[in-house]
Amino acid sequence: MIKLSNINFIREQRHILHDVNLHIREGENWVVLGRNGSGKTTILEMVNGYHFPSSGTVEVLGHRYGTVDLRELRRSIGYISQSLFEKLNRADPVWEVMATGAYAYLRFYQEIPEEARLKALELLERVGLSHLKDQPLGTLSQGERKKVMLARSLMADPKVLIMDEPCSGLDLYERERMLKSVQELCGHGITVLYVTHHIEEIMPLFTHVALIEQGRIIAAGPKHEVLKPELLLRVFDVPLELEWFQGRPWAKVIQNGVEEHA
Ligand SMILES: Nc1ncnc2c1ncn2[C@@H]1O[C@H](COP(=O)(O)OP(=O)(O)OP(=O)(O)O)[C@@H](O)[C@H]1O
Repeated sequence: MIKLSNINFIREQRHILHDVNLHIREGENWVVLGRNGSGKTTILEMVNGYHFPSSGTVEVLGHRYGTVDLRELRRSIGYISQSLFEKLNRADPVWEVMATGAYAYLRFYQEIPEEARLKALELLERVGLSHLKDQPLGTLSQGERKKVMLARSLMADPKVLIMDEPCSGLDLYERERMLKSVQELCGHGITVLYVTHHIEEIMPLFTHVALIEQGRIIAAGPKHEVLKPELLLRVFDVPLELEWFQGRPWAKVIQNGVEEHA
C-alpha cells in the first residue's frame, strides 16, 4: 500500500530524513512514533506527495511518485492535519464542510449534490455529531473539529488514511472520544498511517509501529516487538516501563532514571 525506500530528505543544508525505509502492506495500520521535530510530518507529507525526497522512492497504492498524476491518486488518500483545517471556511455549516470532502474541494461554488449531503449527514451521525450539522465550522470545540475532520476524510472512501497528531490539544475525555471514533471508523478496508508522540494513543486498531529518532527509523514492525523500553528510551530519552492495558500500551516514567539521565 505504501512503500518508502531509501529516502533521504535534505532542505536548507539540513539532513531531515536519513535512509528511511517503511513498507506498509494491506491490512496493516501503522503508527509513526517520535519526538517533536524528529521528521514525522515530513514523512506524511512525502506519502501525500507534498514533498519529494532528495533521494529514494515513494510508492503509494502501487504507483511510484514521479510517474503518476498525484491529483488523481490523492483522491484515494485521506489526510487529516491542522493545516487542512485552516484552509476550510469557518463560516460554512458543518454538513457543507463535510460534503466538500467527497470531492476534495475546500468549498462548494455550485449546488451540493444530494448524495454528498446524505453521506455527510450519515458520517456525522457515526461520529455522534448530527446535532451540530448546521452550526458554522468555526464555532465548534477542538474535539468536535477533530471529529468532523475525521468524518470528512472518509467522505471520499479513501484506501489510505493519514493522520497527523489528530488528538493534539484535546483533553482526556475528548481524546478518548476521538480515539474511539478512529478505532470504530478506520481499518475496514482503509490502511491507516498515524503520527503521534503519545504512546497511549496506540489503539488496538494499530498493528505496527515505526520509531523515529532525528530523521532515522530506529525500529519498525509489529507493535509488540517494537514497543520495548530500551527502544523507547532511545526515542524519548526518558527511561520508561511499559504496561499493556485493554490492548493499549501505557508508559510509566521511571523518575530516578530521569534524574540520573538529566
Ligand atoms: N522545508 C524545510 N526546510 C528546513 N527544515 C525543515 C523543512 N521542513 C521541515 N524541516 C525541519 O525538519 C525537522 C522535522 O520536522 P517535522 O515537522 O517533520 O517533525 P515532526 O516530527 O512532525 O515534529 P512535531 O511532532 O513537532 O510536529 C524539523 O526540525 C523542521 O524544522
